[in-house]
Amino acid sequence: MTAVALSVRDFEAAARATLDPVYADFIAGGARDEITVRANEAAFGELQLLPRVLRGNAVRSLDITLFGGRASMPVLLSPTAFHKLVDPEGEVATARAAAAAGAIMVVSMASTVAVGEIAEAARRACEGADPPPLWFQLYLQPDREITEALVRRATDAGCAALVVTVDSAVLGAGERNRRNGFHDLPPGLRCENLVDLRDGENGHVRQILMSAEFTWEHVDWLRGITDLPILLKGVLHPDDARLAVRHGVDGLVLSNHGGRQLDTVPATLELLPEIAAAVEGRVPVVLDGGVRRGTDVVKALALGASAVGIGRPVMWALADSGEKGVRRLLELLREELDDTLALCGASGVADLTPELVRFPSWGPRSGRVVP
Ligand SMILES: Cc1cc2nc3c(=O)[nH]c(=O)nc-3n(C[C@H](O)[C@H](O)[C@H](O)COP(=O)(O)O)c2cc1C
Ligand SMILES: CCCCCCC(=O)C(=O)O
Repeated sequence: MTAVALSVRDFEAAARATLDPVYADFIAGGARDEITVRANEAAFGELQLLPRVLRGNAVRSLDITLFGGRASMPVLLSPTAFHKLVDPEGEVATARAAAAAGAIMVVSMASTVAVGEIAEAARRACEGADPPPLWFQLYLQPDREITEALVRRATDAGCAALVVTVDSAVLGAGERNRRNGFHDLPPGLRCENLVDLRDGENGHVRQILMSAEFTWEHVDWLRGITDLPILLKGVLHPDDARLAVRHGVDGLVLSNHGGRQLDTVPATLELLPEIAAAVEGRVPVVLDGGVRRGTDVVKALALGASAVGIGRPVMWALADSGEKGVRRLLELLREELDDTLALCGASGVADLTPELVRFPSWGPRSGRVVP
């Protein structure tokens, strides 16, 4: 366990020191040459902040409201599979930490604790107060009855939104996993949301089918079977963002799966101005990929995101010191974020506008859109 974590990176270093290298590779890794993994973080480093001063912003709030649900900070826990790989309590520990911090957690369909149990743990952690919203991530399944059953499980658990991952027509080519022979959960761990969906099915990872057969018609179908807000995760092209709005989705998660699906796609931060312009404020856009600092959060919100998500940082913190680690991680990000707001002359997320950022090397010829 790390002595005192002062940054997200401290958690990564500490987790790597103790974690089975096969699992560390699973977390850190991306698809193919991992070009997009690196691009996500690098883009935040390239963008500059240009702060305002003398704004009388001694009182600041980090609160956000999404789909009527309040959260105490604009940082969500993006869906990540298999938390019990790195901590015996798995997603229960993560959910308690998220609830204590007032942060939205997106439960992965491939969680190693059932979504109902995760929701219960979050409620208990809040001791009678309202927990922050819990969302559920879904991979559409070729068998619609299985998809429906998963939606029912999430709804019964009290999830407030569905995040449908649409960037996974096939499973991303993680060469680290291939080299390490990591293809399945170890004995004793299961994808608990998949247990007993059909006679004799017991939550094997292979039950989750990635398929290239899905079309916008499946989104329409899903829209018809649930009243929950639907967000699409993994839309990168502005034309698809416009289509998503036309098909009645309630939000987008601008994500390249942390560089784990199609390699060489642009950094999500780089795409944000185009996606924000495409949806014209009609639905919220949550960005994930490479967010490691409070300054990163401010940059994304300044360019039009309503919130950001973090993936790997949560896994590192959980691996390092379980619930306590994830609590500390969220505290750190909250402190960094508040500090950045103070230094930028902002009192809340509404003050984060494009005038706060500059693109030094992203000239017109680079193809990057400057708002
Ligand atoms: C270990 C791990 C597991 C993941 N599992 C899922 C998943 O089950 N479903 C999903 O939609 N995305 C999954 N993702 C992608 C994340 O939701 C998120 O898009 C990505 O991690 C964000 O990038 P970051 O790790 O740089 O913060 C996973 C990512 C990691 C690192
Ligand atoms: C069939 C594998 C399902 C788990 C997928 C987890 C995931 O999305 C990742 O990026 O890892």
